[in-house]
Formats: sequence, structure tokens, C-alpha cells
Amino acid sequence: MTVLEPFGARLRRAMDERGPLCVGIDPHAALLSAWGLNDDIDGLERFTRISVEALADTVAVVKPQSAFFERFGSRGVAVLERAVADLRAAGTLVVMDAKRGDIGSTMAAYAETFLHKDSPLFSDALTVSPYLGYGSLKPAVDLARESGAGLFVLALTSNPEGGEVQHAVRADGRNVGATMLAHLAEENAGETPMGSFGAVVGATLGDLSSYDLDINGPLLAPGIGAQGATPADLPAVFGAAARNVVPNVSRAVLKAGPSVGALREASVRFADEVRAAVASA
Ligand SMILES: O=C(O)c1cc(=O)[nH]c(=O)n1[C@@H]1O[C@H](COP(=O)(O)O)[C@@H](O)[C@H]1O
Repeated sequence: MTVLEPFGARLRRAMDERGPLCVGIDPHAALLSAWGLNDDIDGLERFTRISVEALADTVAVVKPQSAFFERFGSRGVAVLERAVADLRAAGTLVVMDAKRGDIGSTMAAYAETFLHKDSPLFSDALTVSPYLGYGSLKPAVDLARESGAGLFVLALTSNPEGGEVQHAVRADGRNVGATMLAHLAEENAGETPMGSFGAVVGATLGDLSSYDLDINGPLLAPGIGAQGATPADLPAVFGAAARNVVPNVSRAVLKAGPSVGALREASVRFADEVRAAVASA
């Protein structure tokens, strides 16, 4: 199996070169319609081609949301495979947003799907859910290490319902989200320039100073734009950890389409705002 440089090192370099913004490719039915496309496989294909063309040379990271492709069945997955290949060929890091999580033996199959270098859906990193227990993710952690890929583990999600699980306080006094951050800090210990095992921490959550966000790894921060957070919120939410934040914007960029130029402009505008905000943290 070809082995890549570890994801953390590749991501740090991309963040330094292009800024830390991640743009999501989330082909919602409403966006297809707003772009004048049908909610069918041809519409999906066109939406994805335009998005890839606009984003591939523009931002450090692109995060396709798998569900919007899976809903068209095998032809939708073929469009996703092509997008991943085209983005990676252009030197853009792909975070596959599939939020997988299962018992360890099944997790191994999810890992093979997204993190084995020879898989058609191989991505630079994968979003995973640790809510079957952090240890259930081990097959994905192991394969990511082997292939030079990374993971983004849901720790403190951007949605208002997340607190019911993630803020629950354990017998040791630490809440569940903080426990996930601690596991990741262990995973990334000693790695330079940073480890490959990131946390998902919503930009919508307000002041997070009660959490130890220093996990020596990236923090994927969705919630900017459609969910109400702004790039200017990043220093107040993340404090000094802001330099490891990869903020994600999906709908607020995608709504600028279908013109490639307008999409590119919208992502450059967000990228500039994010860079300025992080520099002030
Ligand atoms: O893992 C994610 O990407 C994710 C985690 C989270 O806590 N909140 C969250 O919104 N996301 C994803 O980030 C994207 C946000 O999209 P917008 O709200 O349109 O910017 C969607 O693809 C969500 O599935």
C-alpha cells in the first residue's frame, strides 16, 4: 500500500499555504433547485463538477457530505468517487463527511472503505462518531496511521441537540465531549507539526474555555454561515486553539453558485475573513 505523509503534516502545510478554510460540498435539493438544476443524477453531477472546479485550487480542504450522494444510489456514489479523485489530483485535501461509527469489527470495514489507499473512496480524512465508545474506532485509527490519513472525531457538535449526549457528566467528573478531546490528545502526543486525529467542535458553541482544546491536532469547526456562527466568532470560541481550527462553511458558500467565479469569490471572501480572525486570536 502506498504510504502518504501523515495527514496532520499535510494539513498544516495546506493551512499555511491556502489558509485554513474548509468548504463543504453538500448538494441539498434546495441548492440544486436554486442553481437551476434538477434534483436527479444529472443535476448532482453538474453541481459537483462546478463545485470541484471552483474549489479545487482555492481552498485547503474540501468536505463532501456523503449522504447527499448516497441518496442517488450507486450513480451518486460514482459522482462522489470522481469528485474525490479530481480534488485530490488538484492537491486539495478531501475530508469525507460520512460520520461512520460501529462496533469494532464493522468499523474495520468502514475504515477499508474510506482509509485504505487502494479504495475508490480513499479520502485524506474521514469524520467518525465515537458514540459506540472511543475504543470502537481503533480499526480506523490503525488504518489511518498505516495509510497516512486522518480522522475527525465528533466531540462537541454544532447542533443544539448534541449537548444531551456530549455534555453528560461521567463518574470521573469529566463530560463526554471533554473525554473525546482527551483521547485525541493522547492519540496525537509527540507528533509534529501536529497529529492526524482531529476533533469536530462546532463554531456555534460560544466560549469553550472550560475545555482543553489543546489536542495537538486539528479542530474541524462547522457551523459558520447557515447555522449562525461567523468567522469573527472564532477567537472568542476557540481562544489560543484557533490556530488549529479548520472552519467549515457549506451552504453559505454554495448559495453563491452556479457560477464558478462567484463560488470561488465566496470561498475566497470566507477564507480571508477566517485568516484575519485567526490571526487576531
Ligand atoms: O462533521 C461535520 O462535518 C459536522 C459536524 C457538526 O457538528 N456540525 C455540522 O454541521 N457538520 C457538517 O458540516 C456541514 C455544515 O453545513 P452548513 O451548515 O451548510 O455550513 C454539514 O455537512 C454538516 O453535516
